[in-house]
Amino acid sequence: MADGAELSPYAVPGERDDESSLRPRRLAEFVGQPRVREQLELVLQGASLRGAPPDHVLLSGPPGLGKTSLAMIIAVELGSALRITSGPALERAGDLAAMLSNLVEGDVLFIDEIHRIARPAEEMLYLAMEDFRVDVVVGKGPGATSIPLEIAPFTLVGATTRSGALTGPLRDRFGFTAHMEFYAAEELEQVLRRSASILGVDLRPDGAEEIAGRSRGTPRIANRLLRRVRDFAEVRADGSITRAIAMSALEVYDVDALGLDRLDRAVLGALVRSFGGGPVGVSTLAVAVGEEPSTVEEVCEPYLVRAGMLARTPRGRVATASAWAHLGLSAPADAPGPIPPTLFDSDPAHTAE
Ligand SMILES: Nc1ncnc2c1ncn2[C@@H]1O[C@H](COP(=O)(O)OP(=O)(O)OP(=O)(O)O)[C@@H](O)[C@H]1O
Ligand SMILES: [Mg+2]
Repeated sequence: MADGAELSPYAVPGERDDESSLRPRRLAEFVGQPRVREQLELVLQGASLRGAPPDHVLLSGPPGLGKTSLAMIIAVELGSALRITSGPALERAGDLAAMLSNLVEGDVLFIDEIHRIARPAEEMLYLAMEDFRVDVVVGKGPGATSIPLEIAPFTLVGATTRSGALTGPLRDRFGFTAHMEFYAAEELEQVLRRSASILGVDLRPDGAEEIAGRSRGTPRIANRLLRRVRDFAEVRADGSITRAIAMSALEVYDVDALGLDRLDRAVLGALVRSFGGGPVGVSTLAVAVGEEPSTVEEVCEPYLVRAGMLARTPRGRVATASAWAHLGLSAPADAPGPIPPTLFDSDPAHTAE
């Protein structure tokens, strides 16, 4: 794995296979997100009482929190077939028309990264979602005719990390939107215990606690760190994961006690040492750590903001008092306290420079 990829919330190449064995299969196995689980249970049970497909569902939230897992669970709970595609794969409306016309009544159509769907496909989706109909255009130019085609009643499940990038008309056609939240440490411990038992790893309670605390509220990261710590435990020790083993293993991977990696610490370090805590523009900050501004903005900052160590202000980035403290330095009197992150602060597109 590339240096520094341990804490990325995005799936790294080759990780999808590891993930599929650890995916929860039923709603009851899905850890955390109690609100989403309860809401979804009602939607699914209501539909089964009426004997009709449930409303279209939008799953919204940062990467690695379980959107794809939930989409699969919805199909399993409904006893329906799951058809999978993604926004970027639906470049031509014809691709979507083919998918839609092959649906069987009650199928679940999962469109991942639905915010990246091309405009013509999106417009086709409006009609399909509302009236279970597509208009297929035959021919070109003045002779082109549009043939309305009935499609089987289905349930669309869309997933997005950027619900703000969805157009209003598309968003409005979902009957239910699930907002996924970052996981509490105890929930991540539960995820880890479950994964350890599937992998046949001896994970001790204090080991689970240590890994959970460094996982940035994200099950994908928790599972990834568990795999790294397991390697260490098996190669350098007897295979059991205790707190001490977890700490030594994660030191090798430069993952610190709060789940910051080397680049995160470099960004905070530059902000504090070279720019007196800010404010400083993100491009200047990126040059100081030798990274692309987009890397700093999309990879480091979401978590630093959420952890209350960095604030994005109209005048630039500012280190909070906890950032100074985390680096073992005393903060100047005017360093801001933690600024409550908003739900969508993990999405760089929603924050001003
Ligand atoms: N609630 C949960 N309980 C147990 N494991 C979970 C849970 N949520 C996620 N996971 C684990 O985290 C991994 C990543 O989850 P998933 O692929 O569903 O995330 P995602 O939100 O679809 O991410 P992306 O936005 O990158 O597509 C899964 O393989 C699964 O093992
Ligand atoms: Mg996914």
